[in-house]
Amino acid sequence: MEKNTARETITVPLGERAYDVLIGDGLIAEAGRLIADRLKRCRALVVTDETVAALHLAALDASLEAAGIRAAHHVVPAGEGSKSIAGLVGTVDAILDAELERGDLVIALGGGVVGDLAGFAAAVARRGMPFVQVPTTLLAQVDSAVGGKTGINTRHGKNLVGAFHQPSLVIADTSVLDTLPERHRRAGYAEIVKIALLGDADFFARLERQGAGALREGLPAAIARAVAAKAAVVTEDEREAGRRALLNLGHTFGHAVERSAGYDDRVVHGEAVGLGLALAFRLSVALGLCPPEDAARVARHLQAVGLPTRFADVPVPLDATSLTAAMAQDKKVKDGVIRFILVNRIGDAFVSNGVDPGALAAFLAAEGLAPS
Ligand SMILES: NC(=O)c1ccc[n+]([C@@H]2O[C@H](COP(=O)([O-])OP(=O)(O)OC[C@H]3O[C@@H](n4cnc5c(N)ncnc54)[C@H](O)[C@@H]3O)[C@@H](O)[C@H]2O)c1
Ligand SMILES: O=C(O)C(=O)C[C@@H](O)[C@H](O)[C@H](O)COP(=O)(O)O
Ligand SMILES: [Zn+2]
Repeated sequence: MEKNTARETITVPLGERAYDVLIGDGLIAEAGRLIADRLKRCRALVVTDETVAALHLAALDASLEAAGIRAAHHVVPAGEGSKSIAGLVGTVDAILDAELERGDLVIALGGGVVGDLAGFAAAVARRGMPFVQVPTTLLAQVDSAVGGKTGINTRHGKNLVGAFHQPSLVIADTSVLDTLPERHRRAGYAEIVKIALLGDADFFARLERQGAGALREGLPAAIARAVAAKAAVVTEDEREAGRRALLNLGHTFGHAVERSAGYDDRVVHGEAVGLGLALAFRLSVALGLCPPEDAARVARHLQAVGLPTRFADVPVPLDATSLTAAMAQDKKVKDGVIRFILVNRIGDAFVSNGVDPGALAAFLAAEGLAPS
């Protein structure tokens, strides 16, 4: 990624739960001091995964130690499988084994999986402990580390058990993205495209002009813009009573595809979201809501950066019956009706009250999915 000498601070102004998101190159080396100065804590448990531990844990440890913070570690296997009941029990046990008190810190060093898991463990251990997000994937830096959604998956669906628990501080060191595999860079980029598509047509037009370059040269500016946009939505509607549901654009389809894959790595979250974005736009076209040119622009840009846009692009056998059953577990379902986030145009999304089941079945058939 292009080196970024600038530092950004974006505040999420949630009253007594307000916190800063610090973005910039090299911040992990300063994490200990930042945490000690701002949060005045001296004991912590760092939760991370095996891949991130090998790459970035030593730097965080050194910085915590230099600031006088004593830290134990809990290292989970990399991948979505760790966001499970067993993963939660293991993480809560690690907090208690480390004899952390309620005022001590949980630090999540990793991608969205580690952040969601460690954040949920922090929300429930000793009925709620402070936690710090140190996101190491693009997806976590632009999306999951901000906003306080924490949780795990169950066999019924994605994120079905969880809590809203805001971090006390987010430290996004953009230099750690240098070690991130291309596949996960693309996956994280899908959430940047999402935030642009749901409410900022100019932002999407800018990404579109950059084409595949948006994943590299354009990234530092896009990270800060995406975080600021998400922070604004979360500030307005912390617990998803209304507008925050727009952040679910592409996710009703996306989560159902991840569920159908059994949360294995044939499809990762950001890829499922990329596919879901293309589908949400085409569904909106099929319902007569959105101009077809907008759906075509979205699909073209997603393809340009290597994200899936058709069911056939993901190596998971899918059928309309099980996909619809998985979508019926979505947390936005109300009175038994699946509520999609739909669009009037690029930059103008809304929460639908429901899509007629016949129209949905016809759409899935047109997209190549037959009933089982
Ligand atoms: N809470 C929220 O608001 C929110 C928002 C979006 C997504 N999510 C959740 O986030 C999860 C996906 O997050 P993700 O895409 O970060 O996946 P992830 O946490 O599984 O990380 C992806 C892979 O990258 C590796 N990795 C992480 N940082 C690295 C680095 N710097 N260098 C090299 N490898 C690195 C990890 O070990 C893992 O193998 C999903 O569970 C999704 O549901 C939550
Ligand atoms: O922060 C939010 O709100 C989001 O919806 C962000 C999504 O990108 C993220 O994948 C989130 O975990 C989905 O939440 P869920 O409530 O649909 O499980
Ligand atoms: Zn997401």
